[in-house]
Amino acid sequence: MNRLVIIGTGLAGYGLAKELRKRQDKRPITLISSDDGASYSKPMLSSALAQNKDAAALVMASAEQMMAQLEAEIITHTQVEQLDTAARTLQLSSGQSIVYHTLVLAVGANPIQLPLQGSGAAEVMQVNSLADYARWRTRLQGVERVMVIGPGLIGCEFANDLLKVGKQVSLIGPDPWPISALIPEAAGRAVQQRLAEAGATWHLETFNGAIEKSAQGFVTELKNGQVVEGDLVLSAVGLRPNIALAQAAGLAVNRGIVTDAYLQTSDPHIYALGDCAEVEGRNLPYVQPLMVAGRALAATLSGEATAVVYPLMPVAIKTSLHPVVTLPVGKMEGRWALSQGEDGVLGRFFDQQERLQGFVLTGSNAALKGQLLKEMEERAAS
Ligand SMILES: Cc1cc2nc3c(=O)[nH]c(=O)nc-3n(C[C@H](O)[C@H](O)[C@H](O)COP(=O)(O)OP(=O)(O)OC[C@H]3O[C@@H](n4cnc5c(N)ncnc54)[C@H](O)[C@@H]3O)c2cc1C
Repeated sequence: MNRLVIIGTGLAGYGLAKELRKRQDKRPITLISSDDGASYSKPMLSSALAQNKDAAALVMASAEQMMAQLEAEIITHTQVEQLDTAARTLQLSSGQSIVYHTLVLAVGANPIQLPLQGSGAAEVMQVNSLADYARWRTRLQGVERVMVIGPGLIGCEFANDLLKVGKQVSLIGPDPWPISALIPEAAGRAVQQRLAEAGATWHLETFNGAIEKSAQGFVTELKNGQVVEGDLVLSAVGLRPNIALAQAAGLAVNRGIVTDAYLQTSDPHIYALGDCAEVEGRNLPYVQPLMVAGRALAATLSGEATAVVYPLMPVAIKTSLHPVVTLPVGKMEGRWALSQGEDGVLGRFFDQQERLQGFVLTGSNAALKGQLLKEMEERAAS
Protein backbone atom coordinates (compact mmCIF):
# COMPACT_ATOMS: atom_id res chain seq x y z
CA MET A 1 0.00 0.00 0.00
CA ASN A 2 1.14 3.55 -0.79
CA ARG A 3 1.11 4.53 2.90
CA LEU A 4 2.71 7.82 3.92
CA VAL A 5 3.87 7.93 7.52
CA ILE A 6 4.71 11.29 9.08
CA ILE A 7 6.52 11.31 12.42
CA GLY A 8 5.58 14.51 14.26
CA THR A 9 2.36 16.49 14.65
CA GLY A 10 3.91 19.93 15.01
CA LEU A 11 3.46 22.69 12.46
CA ALA A 12 5.69 20.78 10.00
CA GLY A 13 3.93 17.40 10.21
CA TYR A 14 0.38 18.72 10.21
CA GLY A 15 1.31 21.43 7.68
CA LEU A 16 2.46 18.79 5.18
CA ALA A 17 -0.64 16.62 5.70
CA LYS A 18 -2.90 19.66 5.12
CA GLU A 19 -1.03 20.58 1.93
CA LEU A 20 -1.42 17.03 0.61
CA ARG A 21 -5.16 17.03 1.27
CA LYS A 22 -5.48 20.46 -0.38
CA ARG A 23 -4.04 18.84 -3.48
CA GLN A 24 -6.79 16.19 -3.32
CA ASP A 25 -4.13 13.60 -2.53
CA LYS A 26 -6.15 10.72 -1.11
CA ARG A 27 -3.36 8.35 -0.08
CA PRO A 28 -3.55 6.82 3.39
CA ILE A 29 -1.63 8.95 5.89
CA THR A 30 -0.55 7.94 9.38
CA LEU A 31 0.84 10.57 11.74
CA ILE A 32 2.68 9.49 14.88
CA SER A 33 3.46 11.73 17.83
CA SER A 34 5.04 11.29 21.22
CA ASP A 35 2.75 14.07 22.49
CA ASP A 36 -1.06 14.29 22.53
CA GLY A 37 -1.27 15.36 18.89
CA ALA A 38 -3.07 18.63 19.64
CA SER A 39 -2.65 21.17 16.88
CA TYR A 40 -1.30 24.48 18.17
CA SER A 41 0.95 27.32 17.14
CA LYS A 42 4.26 26.84 18.95
CA PRO A 43 5.29 30.54 18.68
CA MET A 44 2.44 31.29 21.11
CA LEU A 45 4.34 29.57 23.94
CA SER A 46 6.43 32.68 24.57
CA SER A 47 3.64 35.24 24.36
CA ALA A 48 0.58 33.49 25.81
CA LEU A 49 0.93 34.62 29.45
CA ALA A 50 0.29 38.24 28.52
CA GLN A 51 -2.72 37.11 26.51
CA ASN A 52 -3.95 35.23 29.57
CA LYS A 53 -4.17 31.98 27.64
CA ASP A 54 -3.66 28.63 29.32
CA ALA A 55 -2.49 25.53 27.45
CA ALA A 56 -6.05 24.46 26.60
CA ALA A 57 -6.76 27.87 25.08
CA LEU A 58 -3.78 27.43 22.73
CA VAL A 59 -5.17 24.22 21.24
CA MET A 60 -6.63 24.91 17.81
CA ALA A 61 -7.78 21.31 17.26
CA SER A 62 -7.46 18.06 19.21
CA ALA A 63 -5.92 14.93 17.68
CA GLU A 64 -9.45 13.58 17.14
CA GLN A 65 -10.49 16.75 15.30
CA MET A 66 -7.30 16.61 13.20
CA MET A 67 -8.02 12.98 12.37
CA ALA A 68 -11.44 13.95 10.98
CA GLN A 69 -10.13 17.04 9.22
CA LEU A 70 -7.23 15.23 7.54
CA GLU A 71 -8.95 11.88 7.10
CA ALA A 72 -5.79 10.41 8.54
CA GLU A 73 -4.81 7.99 11.27
CA ILE A 74 -3.09 9.74 14.18
CA ILE A 75 -1.23 7.71 16.76
CA THR A 76 -0.58 9.79 19.89
CA HIS A 77 1.50 9.40 23.07
CA THR A 78 3.73 7.02 21.12
CA GLN A 79 7.45 7.34 20.53
CA VAL A 80 9.02 5.99 17.35
CA GLU A 81 11.96 4.16 18.83
CA GLN A 82 13.59 2.65 15.79
CA LEU A 83 13.64 3.10 12.06
CA ASP A 84 14.68 0.18 9.85
CA THR A 85 15.33 1.65 6.40
CA ALA A 86 15.94 -1.74 4.75
CA ALA A 87 12.65 -3.28 5.92
CA ARG A 88 10.88 0.13 5.82
CA THR A 89 9.43 -0.37 9.25
CA LEU A 90 9.10 1.70 12.41
CA GLN A 91 9.25 0.24 15.87
CA LEU A 92 6.90 2.07 18.25
CA SER A 93 7.05 2.41 22.05
CA SER A 94 3.67 0.62 22.17
CA GLY A 95 5.40 -2.52 20.86
CA GLN A 96 3.64 -2.13 17.51
CA SER A 97 5.58 -2.19 14.25
CA ILE A 98 4.46 -0.08 11.28
CA VAL A 99 5.33 -0.47 7.61
CA TYR A 100 5.72 2.63 5.45
CA HIS A 101 5.99 3.22 1.74
CA THR A 102 7.18 6.80 2.19
CA LEU A 103 8.33 8.30 5.49
CA VAL A 104 8.55 11.95 6.52
CA LEU A 105 10.54 12.99 9.56
CA ALA A 106 9.02 16.12 11.14
CA VAL A 107 10.44 15.47 14.59
CA GLY A 108 11.34 19.05 15.53
CA ALA A 109 14.12 20.23 17.81
CA ASN A 110 14.94 19.74 21.47
CA PRO A 111 15.98 22.45 23.93
CA ILE A 112 19.73 22.58 24.44
CA GLN A 113 20.59 21.26 27.91
CA LEU A 114 23.20 23.49 29.51
CA PRO A 115 25.67 21.54 31.64
CA LEU A 116 24.46 23.44 34.70
CA GLN A 117 26.09 22.88 38.08
CA GLY A 118 24.56 23.36 41.52
CA SER A 119 21.83 21.96 43.74
CA GLY A 120 19.07 23.76 41.80
CA ALA A 121 20.16 22.68 38.31
CA ALA A 122 17.65 19.82 38.04
CA GLU A 123 14.72 22.16 38.71
CA VAL A 124 15.50 24.60 35.92
CA MET A 125 12.54 24.69 33.51
CA GLN A 126 12.36 24.66 29.72
CA VAL A 127 9.34 25.41 27.58
CA ASN A 128 9.18 23.77 24.15
CA SER A 129 5.76 22.08 24.03
CA LEU A 130 2.18 22.58 25.16
CA ALA A 131 2.75 20.22 28.10
CA ASP A 132 5.81 22.28 29.13
CA TYR A 133 3.71 25.44 28.89
CA ALA A 134 1.01 23.95 31.13
CA ARG A 135 3.68 23.14 33.78
CA TRP A 136 5.22 26.60 33.35
CA ARG A 137 1.91 28.37 34.03
CA THR A 138 1.27 26.19 37.07
CA ARG A 139 4.73 26.79 38.51
CA LEU A 140 4.42 30.55 37.95
CA GLN A 141 1.46 30.80 40.30
CA GLY A 142 2.44 32.90 43.32
CA VAL A 143 5.93 33.46 41.91
CA GLU A 144 7.32 37.00 41.75
CA ARG A 145 10.94 36.70 40.62
CA VAL A 146 11.98 34.71 37.55
CA MET A 147 15.53 34.17 36.30
CA VAL A 148 15.76 33.62 32.55
CA ILE A 149 18.99 32.00 31.40
CA GLY A 150 19.68 32.86 27.78
CA PRO A 151 19.05 36.39 26.51
CA GLY A 152 18.56 35.25 22.90
CA LEU A 153 15.41 35.40 20.78
CA ILE A 154 13.32 33.00 22.85
CA GLY A 155 14.70 34.14 26.23
CA CYS A 156 13.87 37.76 25.44
CA GLU A 157 10.37 36.79 24.30
CA PHE A 158 9.74 34.90 27.55
CA ALA A 159 11.14 37.85 29.54
CA ASN A 160 8.81 40.21 27.69
CA ASP A 161 5.84 37.92 28.42
CA LEU A 162 6.75 37.68 32.13
CA LEU A 163 7.22 41.45 32.47
CA LYS A 164 3.81 42.03 30.93
CA VAL A 165 2.17 39.95 33.66
CA GLY A 166 4.02 41.82 36.39
CA LYS A 167 6.88 39.43 37.21
CA GLN A 168 10.37 40.60 38.18
CA VAL A 169 12.74 39.25 35.56
CA SER A 170 16.52 38.78 35.59
CA LEU A 171 18.12 37.86 32.28
CA ILE A 172 21.41 36.03 32.60
CA GLY A 173 23.81 34.72 29.99
CA PRO A 174 27.26 34.77 28.49
CA ASP A 175 26.04 36.79 25.49
CA PRO A 176 27.58 40.25 24.86
CA TRP A 177 24.15 41.80 24.11
CA PRO A 178 20.57 40.51 23.77
CA ILE A 179 19.78 38.37 20.71
CA SER A 180 23.43 38.69 19.65
CA ALA A 181 23.22 35.69 17.29
CA LEU A 182 20.72 37.50 15.07
CA ILE A 183 20.96 41.27 15.45
CA PRO A 184 23.76 43.88 15.73
CA GLU A 185 24.69 45.43 19.05
CA ALA A 186 22.75 48.70 18.65
CA ALA A 187 19.51 46.78 18.04
CA GLY A 188 20.15 44.42 20.95
CA ARG A 189 20.87 47.36 23.26
CA ALA A 190 17.57 48.99 22.24
CA VAL A 191 15.71 45.83 23.34
CA GLN A 192 17.81 45.71 26.53
CA GLN A 193 16.93 49.31 27.38
CA ARG A 194 13.18 48.95 26.83
CA LEU A 195 12.96 45.73 28.81
CA ALA A 196 15.05 47.34 31.59
CA GLU A 197 12.61 50.27 31.65
CA ALA A 198 9.85 47.69 32.15
CA GLY A 199 11.74 46.29 35.15
CA ALA A 200 14.13 43.63 33.78
CA THR A 201 17.64 43.38 35.18
CA TRP A 202 20.40 42.26 32.83
CA HIS A 203 23.45 40.18 33.70
CA LEU A 204 25.35 39.73 30.45
CA GLU A 205 28.76 38.06 29.99
CA THR A 206 28.93 37.03 33.61
CA PHE A 207 27.04 33.74 34.15
CA ASN A 208 29.09 31.09 35.96
CA GLY A 209 26.91 28.10 35.02
CA ALA A 210 25.65 27.19 38.51
CA ILE A 211 22.16 27.43 40.01
CA GLU A 212 21.87 26.70 43.74
CA LYS A 213 18.73 26.13 45.79
CA SER A 214 18.13 28.70 48.51
CA ALA A 215 15.58 29.10 51.29
CA GLN A 216 13.47 31.38 49.03
CA GLY A 217 14.00 29.59 45.74
CA PHE A 218 17.14 29.74 43.62
CA VAL A 219 20.33 31.74 43.63
CA THR A 220 23.32 32.16 41.33
CA GLU A 221 26.58 33.91 42.04
CA LEU A 222 27.86 35.54 38.88
CA LYS A 223 31.47 35.77 37.71
CA ASN A 224 31.52 39.44 38.81
CA GLY A 225 30.56 38.41 42.36
CA GLN A 226 26.98 39.70 42.10
CA VAL A 227 24.28 37.44 43.50
CA VAL A 228 20.96 37.01 41.64
CA GLU A 229 17.94 35.37 43.24
CA GLY A 230 14.71 34.04 41.81
CA ASP A 231 11.70 31.92 42.72
CA LEU A 232 11.84 30.08 39.41
CA VAL A 233 14.49 29.58 36.71
CA LEU A 234 13.83 29.18 32.98
CA SER A 235 16.52 28.04 30.57
CA ALA A 236 16.02 29.34 27.04
CA VAL A 237 19.39 28.85 25.41
CA GLY A 238 18.25 27.53 22.05
CA LEU A 239 17.17 24.37 20.32
CA ARG A 240 19.05 21.55 18.62
CA PRO A 241 17.50 19.58 15.72
CA ASN A 242 16.27 16.16 16.78
CA ILE A 243 18.50 13.88 14.71
CA ALA A 244 18.72 10.84 17.03
CA LEU A 245 16.28 8.55 15.21
CA ALA A 246 17.69 9.40 11.77
CA GLN A 247 21.27 9.06 12.95
CA ALA A 248 20.66 5.65 14.54
CA ALA A 249 19.07 4.51 11.27
CA GLY A 250 22.19 5.48 9.34
CA LEU A 251 20.74 8.51 7.50
CA ALA A 252 23.12 11.37 6.73
CA VAL A 253 23.01 13.95 9.51
CA ASN A 254 24.93 17.09 10.27
CA ARG A 255 23.47 19.77 12.55
CA GLY A 256 20.09 18.58 11.25
CA ILE A 257 18.87 15.67 9.14
CA VAL A 258 20.56 16.28 5.81
CA THR A 259 18.26 16.73 2.80
CA ASP A 260 18.55 17.98 -0.75
CA ALA A 261 16.40 20.78 -2.16
CA TYR A 262 13.54 18.27 -2.54
CA LEU A 263 13.61 17.52 1.21
CA GLN A 264 14.82 14.02 0.42
CA THR A 265 17.22 12.49 2.93
CA SER A 266 20.05 10.11 2.04
CA ASP A 267 17.35 7.39 1.77
CA PRO A 268 15.10 7.89 -1.29
CA HIS A 269 11.97 6.80 0.63
CA ILE A 270 12.51 9.23 3.50
CA TYR A 271 12.04 13.01 3.61
CA ALA A 272 12.54 15.54 6.41
CA LEU A 273 11.21 19.04 7.06
CA GLY A 274 10.77 21.57 9.85
CA ASP A 275 13.12 22.20 12.76
CA CYS A 276 14.80 18.79 12.40
CA ALA A 277 15.87 19.26 8.78
CA GLU A 278 19.00 20.72 7.25
CA VAL A 279 17.93 21.58 3.73
CA GLU A 280 20.92 22.04 1.42
CA GLY A 281 23.09 23.01 4.37
CA ARG A 282 20.58 25.32 6.08
CA ASN A 283 18.67 24.56 9.30
CA LEU A 284 15.99 27.26 9.55
CA PRO A 285 13.99 26.74 12.75
CA TYR A 286 11.10 29.08 11.99
CA VAL A 287 7.52 28.76 10.80
CA GLN A 288 7.78 30.32 7.35
CA PRO A 289 10.52 27.98 6.05
CA LEU A 290 8.59 24.89 7.16
CA MET A 291 5.44 26.16 5.44
CA VAL A 292 7.33 26.77 2.20
CA ALA A 293 8.94 23.32 2.56
CA GLY A 294 5.55 21.69 3.27
CA ARG A 295 4.06 23.08 0.05
CA ALA A 296 7.05 21.93 -2.01
CA LEU A 297 7.10 18.45 -0.46
CA ALA A 298 3.35 17.99 -0.96
CA ALA A 299 3.85 18.76 -4.65
CA THR A 300 6.79 16.35 -4.89
CA LEU A 301 4.91 13.55 -3.14
CA SER A 302 1.93 14.12 -5.43
CA GLY A 303 4.13 13.53 -8.45
CA GLU A 304 5.39 17.03 -9.37
CA ALA A 305 9.03 17.09 -8.25
CA THR A 306 9.40 20.55 -6.68
CA ALA A 307 12.55 21.97 -5.13
CA VAL A 308 12.18 24.27 -2.13
CA VAL A 309 12.79 27.86 -3.10
CA TYR A 310 12.78 30.11 -0.07
CA PRO A 311 11.66 33.70 -0.47
CA LEU A 312 13.23 36.41 1.71
CA MET A 313 12.12 35.34 5.19
CA PRO A 314 12.42 38.02 7.89
CA VAL A 315 12.22 36.87 11.51
CA ALA A 316 9.84 38.75 13.82
CA ILE A 317 10.84 38.74 17.49
CA LYS A 318 7.80 39.03 19.76
CA THR A 319 9.28 41.45 22.29
CA SER A 320 6.14 43.57 22.18
CA LEU A 321 7.70 46.11 24.58
CA HIS A 322 10.17 46.77 21.75
CA PRO A 323 9.45 44.60 18.70
CA VAL A 324 12.21 43.48 16.33
CA VAL A 325 12.11 42.36 12.71
CA THR A 326 15.31 41.17 11.12
CA LEU A 327 16.52 39.52 7.97
CA PRO A 328 19.52 37.83 9.58
CA VAL A 329 22.89 37.64 7.82
CA GLY A 330 24.60 35.00 9.92
CA LYS A 331 28.36 35.21 9.77
CA MET A 332 28.47 37.01 6.42
CA GLU A 333 31.35 39.48 6.02
CA GLY A 334 30.25 43.07 5.54
CA ARG A 335 29.09 46.16 7.38
CA TRP A 336 25.98 47.44 9.14
CA ALA A 337 24.71 50.94 8.27
CA LEU A 338 22.65 51.86 11.31
CA SER A 339 20.55 54.81 12.33
CA GLN A 340 19.07 55.16 15.77
CA GLY A 341 16.23 57.38 16.87
CA GLU A 342 13.77 57.68 19.71
CA ASP A 343 11.64 55.00 18.10
CA GLY A 344 14.34 52.37 17.72
CA VAL A 345 16.98 51.22 15.29
CA LEU A 346 16.94 50.90 11.53
CA GLY A 347 19.89 49.03 10.05
CA ARG A 348 20.87 47.72 6.64
CA PHE A 349 23.61 45.15 6.14
CA PHE A 350 25.87 45.40 3.08
CA ASP A 351 28.22 42.62 2.01
CA GLN A 352 31.78 43.26 0.82
CA GLN A 353 30.46 43.99 -2.69
CA GLU A 354 28.13 46.60 -1.13
CA ARG A 355 25.01 44.53 -1.89
CA LEU A 356 22.13 44.86 0.55
CA GLN A 357 21.88 41.44 2.22
CA GLY A 358 19.89 41.92 5.41
CA PHE A 359 18.28 44.37 7.79
CA VAL A 360 17.16 44.98 11.32
CA LEU A 361 14.23 47.11 12.47
CA THR A 362 13.36 47.73 16.10
CA GLY A 363 10.56 49.55 17.93
CA SER A 364 8.16 51.39 15.66
CA ASN A 365 10.60 50.87 12.75
CA ALA A 366 9.37 47.25 12.73
CA ALA A 367 6.44 48.53 10.66
CA LEU A 368 8.92 49.24 7.81
CA LYS A 369 9.37 45.51 7.11
CA GLY A 370 7.44 45.62 3.81
CA GLN A 371 9.43 48.65 2.63
CA LEU A 372 12.80 46.99 3.39
CA LEU A 373 11.77 43.75 1.68
CA LYS A 374 10.72 45.73 -1.40
CA GLU A 375 14.02 47.58 -1.38
CA MET A 376 15.89 44.26 -1.26
CA GLU A 377 13.85 42.81 -4.10
CA GLU A 378 14.36 45.93 -6.25
CA ARG A 379 18.11 45.93 -5.63
CA ALA A 380 18.33 42.21 -6.43
CA ALA A 381 16.45 42.78 -9.71
CA SER A 382 18.59 45.79 -10.80
C1 LIG B 1 8.94 29.48 22.56
C2 LIG B 1 9.08 29.46 21.06
C3 LIG B 1 8.70 30.58 20.34
C4 LIG B 1 8.84 30.58 18.95
N1 LIG B 1 8.46 31.70 18.25
C5 LIG B 1 8.54 31.71 16.90
C6 LIG B 1 8.10 32.82 16.14
O1 LIG B 1 7.65 33.83 16.68
N2 LIG B 1 8.18 32.75 14.78
C7 LIG B 1 8.68 31.65 14.13
O2 LIG B 1 8.73 31.64 12.90
N3 LIG B 1 9.11 30.58 14.83
C8 LIG B 1 9.05 30.58 16.18
N4 LIG B 1 9.47 29.48 16.89
C9 LIG B 1 9.94 28.30 16.13
C10 LIG B 1 8.75 27.50 15.59
O3 LIG B 1 7.79 27.36 16.60
C11 LIG B 1 9.26 26.15 15.10
O4 LIG B 1 10.10 26.40 13.99
C12 LIG B 1 8.15 25.19 14.68
O5 LIG B 1 7.08 25.15 15.59
C13 LIG B 1 8.75 23.77 14.51
O6 LIG B 1 7.75 22.86 14.14
P1 LIG B 1 8.12 21.34 13.90
O7 LIG B 1 6.84 20.70 13.47
O8 LIG B 1 9.31 21.24 13.02
O9 LIG B 1 8.59 20.78 15.31
P2 LIG B 1 7.78 20.52 16.72
O10 LIG B 1 6.68 21.51 16.89
O11 LIG B 1 8.84 20.46 17.72
O12 LIG B 1 7.13 19.11 16.50
C14 LIG B 1 7.86 17.92 16.60
C15 LIG B 1 6.90 16.78 16.69
O13 LIG B 1 7.63 15.55 16.61
C16 LIG B 1 7.18 14.65 17.61
N5 LIG B 1 8.28 13.70 17.82
C17 LIG B 1 9.60 13.97 17.96
N6 LIG B 1 10.32 12.82 18.06
C18 LIG B 1 9.43 11.82 17.97
C19 LIG B 1 9.54 10.40 17.99
N7 LIG B 1 10.72 9.77 18.06
N8 LIG B 1 8.41 9.66 17.92
C20 LIG B 1 7.19 10.24 17.80
N9 LIG B 1 7.04 11.59 17.75
C21 LIG B 1 8.14 12.36 17.83
C22 LIG B 1 6.79 15.55 18.76
O14 LIG B 1 5.91 14.90 19.65
C23 LIG B 1 6.10 16.68 17.99
O15 LIG B 1 4.78 16.31 17.67
C24 LIG B 1 9.36 29.45 18.28
C25 LIG B 1 9.75 28.33 19.01
C26 LIG B 1 9.61 28.32 20.40
C27 LIG B 1 10.04 27.11 21.19
